[in-house]
Amino acid sequence: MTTTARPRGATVWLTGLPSAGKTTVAGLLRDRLRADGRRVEVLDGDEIRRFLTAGLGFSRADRCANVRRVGLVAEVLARNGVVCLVPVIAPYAESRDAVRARHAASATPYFEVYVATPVEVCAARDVKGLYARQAAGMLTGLTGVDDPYEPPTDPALVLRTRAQTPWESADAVHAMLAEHGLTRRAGRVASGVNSRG
Ligand SMILES: Nc1ncnc2c1ncn2[C@@H]1O[C@H](COP(=O)(O)OS(=O)(=O)O)[C@@H](OP(=O)(O)O)[C@H]1O
Ligand SMILES: Nc1ncnc2c1ncn2[C@@H]1O[C@H](COP(=O)(O)OP(=O)(O)O)[C@@H](O)[C@H]1O
Repeated sequence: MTTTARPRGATVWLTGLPSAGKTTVAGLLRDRLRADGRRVEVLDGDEIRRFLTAGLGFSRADRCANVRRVGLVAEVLARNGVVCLVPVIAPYAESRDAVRARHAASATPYFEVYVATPVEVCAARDVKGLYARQAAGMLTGLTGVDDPYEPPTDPALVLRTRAQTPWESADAVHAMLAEHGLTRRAGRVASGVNSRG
């Protein structure tokens, strides 16, 4: 009887400001990893907050609780062979470190990817209109504007999205995973190849 070893899973945590590009990169990477034959889940911040962490707001304590709960789910999935992509702001080093430690305790690969988009670029993108609402006095406690964001000091990868296309950013994360033997080296996101010629 032969047994097939299950490929190792991993968590890729995409941290950065609102509109930095976390969700966009996670979506492109999901498609690409699935094309490689990997099992992939995206733990989307908005959906998570509607269900798993419903009732939590944006105080420091609530954000830390949110991140720790998402981190628990990610670690369980990754430990069981899934590549888990997490586009969640996670503004505090303390809670990011707790998630890293949880993964280390089970020897589960964990990659912190800093989506390092300057706040002025994020505000110009303003995908959900949050920066405009904050400027109009309709919202307070917006990460990076009037609420803290502690940038990672030792991320596995930094994405400078101001100078990259979304596909280039996703390529960079894919290459990092390939270097660690977590997916294939060859292959590109079909839509990215087409749109870039
Ligand atoms: N005050 C404030 N600050 C930051 N973000 C806000 C806020 N209010 C609502 N939103 C929306 O909620 C999304 C962030 O949720 P997260 O779970 O990723 O945040 S956290 O890690 O718990 O800080 C975030 O999603 P992204 O824009 O995709 O980052 C926002 O759309
Ligand atoms: N290199 C890049 N990577 C990711 N997004 C980018 C990049 N360049 C431009 N963008 C744009 O920035 C916006 C990011 O939005 P989104 O992914 O929803 O951000 P977040 O999830 O961080 O709030 C999208 O409109 C996307 O097309």
